[in-house]
Amino acid sequence: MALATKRTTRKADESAGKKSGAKRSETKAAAKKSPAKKSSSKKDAIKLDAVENTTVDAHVLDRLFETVESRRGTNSALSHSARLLSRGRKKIAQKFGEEAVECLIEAVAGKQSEFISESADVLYHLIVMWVDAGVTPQEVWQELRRREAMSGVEEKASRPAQEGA
Ligand SMILES: N=c1c2ncn([C@@H]3O[C@H](COP(=O)(O)OP(=O)(O)OP(=O)(O)O)[C@@H](O)[C@H]3O)c2ncn1[C@@H]1O[C@H](COP(=O)(O)O)[C@@H](O)[C@H]1O
Repeated sequence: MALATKRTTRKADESAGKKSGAKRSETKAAAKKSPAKKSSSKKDAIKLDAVENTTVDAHVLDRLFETVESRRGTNSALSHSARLLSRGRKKIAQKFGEEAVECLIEAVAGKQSEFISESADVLYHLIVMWVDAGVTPQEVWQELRRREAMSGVEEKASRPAQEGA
């Protein structure tokens, strides 16, 4: 699966700003005030351009999993993942549910950019649930791989008949 992630949407940009992107914005703002930081700001801009113009693939999910896992037990004030993980499974599941609902609302509304942004939120919160439950991306990829051998229609037909169905 290849995802062309040119994050051009307003919501996606805001969302990025809330996370690690916030640091990038701060760096840029500081660089504007201080000529000494101009070159690092330029480097940041080049890095950002490189990200925006690169086609990324699903390995981004493996990397996100590793990042979230590495946050477990760290300072909640510095990491949203650490904070969420420290709040326990019910809270993590609740947040996932909220994000899933927001995502389906945007899907039904047909707002493409919001749907993309909410989809990213859903994937992030799903990954937090995996980390909490000790499930690895590899296990989920393997399950998807196993299913490649059979169409959904075929799989449903192969299920034992249910009472009253
Ligand atoms: N992809 C995400 C991501 N998506 C959404 N969020 C955060 O999820 C939060 C959702 O906001 P909400 O108000 O719904 O949640 P909340 O603050 O828990 O609210 P309450 O439950 O307290 O009401 C926001 O703070 C978002 O920034 C994310 N936080 C982090 N990541 C990724 O995780 C990496 C590690 O992040 P940290 O753990 O923060 O270092 C980052 O580099 C990103 O790649």
